[in-house]
Formats: sequence, C-alpha cells, structure tokens
Amino acid sequence: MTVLDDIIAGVREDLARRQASTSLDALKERAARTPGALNAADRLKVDGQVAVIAEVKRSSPSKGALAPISDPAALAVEYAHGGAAAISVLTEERRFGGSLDDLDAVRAKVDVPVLRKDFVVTPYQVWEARAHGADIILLIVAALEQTVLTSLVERVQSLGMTAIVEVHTADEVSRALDAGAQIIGVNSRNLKTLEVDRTTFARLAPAIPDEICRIAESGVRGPHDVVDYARSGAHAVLVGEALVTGDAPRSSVADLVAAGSHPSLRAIRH
Ligand SMILES: O=C(O)c1ccccc1NCC(=O)[C@H](O)[C@H](O)COP(=O)(O)O
Repeated sequence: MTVLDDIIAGVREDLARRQASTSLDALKERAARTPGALNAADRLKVDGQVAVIAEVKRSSPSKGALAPISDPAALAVEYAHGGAAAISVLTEERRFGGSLDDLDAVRAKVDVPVLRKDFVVTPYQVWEARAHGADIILLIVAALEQTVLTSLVERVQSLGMTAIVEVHTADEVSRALDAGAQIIGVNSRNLKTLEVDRTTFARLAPAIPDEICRIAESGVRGPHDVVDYARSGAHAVLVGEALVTGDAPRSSVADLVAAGSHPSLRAIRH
C-alpha cells in the first residue's frame, strides 16, 4: 500500500461518516445558498507575475506537526494582505489535521479565491467544497480512474468552480489534458516516497501547453525557488510549510510575490 492509498483509505472512512450525517441533497441546498464561486483562473495566470497560493497546513505525512495554527482565518488574512492570489486550505483530517471548519473560517474572512485541498474521490466532496464556499478544488490524477477524473473536472466546472489537476509524471500530464484540465499543478513531492524533487516541474512543464496555467506545487523554501520555478515556466506556486513554520506570514508571502514579479522574469515568460 502506498502513502497515497493509505491516505485515501482514511479519507473514504471519514467521508462515509460525513455522508451518514449530511445527505447530498442537504449539501446541494447549502451550495445553492452559498455565494457563487470566484473566478480563480484569471488570478492564477497573470502576465508579468507569478501568483502565490498560500496554504493553511497544520501537519503533513512527511513532516508531522508543522505549526499550531490556532486561528486559520487570521493566518489566511495575513496571507491575503501579503498579496496571495489564493488561499489553500487543507481539509484532510487524519494526516494533515485539517477540516471543513478551517475552510469555513477562512472563507468567512478573505475575499481572494479559496482552494479546498484534499483527496477528492467522489462528486460528494465537490459539492461539499462548494457548499463550504470553496472556489477551487484539487483533483489528483494518481488517485483517480480516467473516467472518474473526467467526470469530476466536469462537475467542478458545472458548479462554476476551478479545478487544479495535480500530476507527478508525463503520463499524468496527458491524462490531465485529456480530462479537460485548464490548470495543472505539478507536485514535486513524490506521493510514494514523500521526497521533494524540485526538478520534477522543469521536466514536466514543457509538456503542458502555454494556454494552460502551470502551478509548481511543494518545496518552495523562499524567493529563490519562486524564481527557479518561474524560469521553468510556472505561472503560480503553491506554498505551505515555509509559510506556516515562519514567524512572519504576511511579509513571507510578500517576498515571494515580489520575487515572482521581478522584471528579469518577464523576458522568459509568455
Ligand atoms: O505534505 C506532505 O507531506 C504530503 C504528503 C502526501 C500527499 C500530499 C502532501 N502534501 C500536499 C501538498 O501538495 C503540499 O501541502 C503543498 O504542495 C505545499 O507543499 P509545501 O510547500 O512543500 O509544504
């Protein structure tokens, strides 16, 4: 069993518990009362700058506890004030210590798009994301059969949300494109070994057409990594650990945004 299989087994158990207490119809009613999803695509692929998606991440399978985040909404507000284009909220409970309560809290306090970051395997979770105010949702190719991936991408789009389709290999890039992905996240963290290899992005980016938004996920330690990912073709970066373990989230995000807006990058992008 891989780490991903193990995580998904837990996710399915937690999902069954939530499905037993909240019906799909109830979720759909809540989604209908929720303000419409914000357009995220336009904020993640902007000429002349690398968008920063800043993550609320309490713990992880690779590192264990990262930070005692007592107020996820306050952290997200700091990120937004630092210039984050979107906020990622991990909602997986067992390995990342997240929850839909974290998503609710962040949604209530920020005006930028919010990403529900989880291990999505059913349409129910997409409805959950929308009902809890998410604008963006992550779909991991390695976790999904192709027909399921395609139907989840369609479901996300039909709800006015944006899908980030996550890949780790060239074959998964092809599968993401076949499924209709408009935004592809290349995760440099190997989900089998949990090791981060930042060269993964540079290897896969050339296979992702220019009209698709390319996001470099994982392993950003500071501004120099934003510059490196941008030089390899990233339109956006997704950053968790470096932000939650630092003591100045607002200025840390601002530093990443400044690095990604540097005029020297303009010549090599677009
Ligand atoms: O972070 C992990 O250990 C992890 C393990 C297994 C599956 C996913 C995992 N992380 C999810 C992410 O994709 C990251 O939270 C995100 O890319 C930010 O990465 P980082 O900046 O390196 O915290």
